[in-house]
Amino acid sequence: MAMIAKDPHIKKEVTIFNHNGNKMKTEDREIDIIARLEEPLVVVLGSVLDEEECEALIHLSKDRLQRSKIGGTREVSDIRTSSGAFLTDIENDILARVEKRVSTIMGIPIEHGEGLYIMNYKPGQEYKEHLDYFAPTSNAASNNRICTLVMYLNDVDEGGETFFPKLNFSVCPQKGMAVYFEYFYNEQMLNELTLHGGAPVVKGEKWIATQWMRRKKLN
Ligand SMILES: O=C(O)CCC(=O)C(=O)O
Ligand SMILES: [Fe+2]
Repeated sequence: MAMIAKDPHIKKEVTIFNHNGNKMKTEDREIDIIARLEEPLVVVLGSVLDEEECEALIHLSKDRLQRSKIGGTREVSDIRTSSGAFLTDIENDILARVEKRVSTIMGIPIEHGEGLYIMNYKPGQEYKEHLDYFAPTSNAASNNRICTLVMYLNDVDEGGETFFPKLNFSVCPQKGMAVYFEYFYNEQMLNELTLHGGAPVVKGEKWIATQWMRRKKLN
């Protein structure tokens, strides 16, 4: 497994994600590390979910979907026009397996997670650029989010990229792949560079599953 060469003279901030090389092993699946940007850390992952898992997550969310809300106050807003559902309080083997894998990928116990959030975007729907962490003035900031994994559950015919405007970088949704990024740096400027959004879907639809992790356990 190739390691990233570290120059001791370059001061690099500590990251949460602790996988190097081109593959990572989880309990039940080998995941491909396809591309990475170092600071802030943004990692593109392949082979995270198989077909059956993607379909099961979509299916589990179908009769729970509601217009997505944003922020600590959970308001409906033009910033996010998709529909979504948290897969919490569901007993399902596939969901449990996926949650375990997500926790291994992110290197954080699942108790720090808010539950998988499934989102569906129809043509024209989008999630405008935003930061995933809560503003310091928000109540939720006392146990703030520190990293995100967005998993793509289907192929989008056109549009729907996850874009990072300050990094001039975007990820095209491909079924079973994912993008991971973190914003737990001491250097606040690095956190702000994780500004991102979901570009409008042009053709087809887009399904994703997002896991946001908090600094401490929830509840
Ligand atoms: O739709 C996307 O690609 C991005 C989703 C996102 O930003 C989020 O779930 O926090
Ligand atoms: Fe986001």
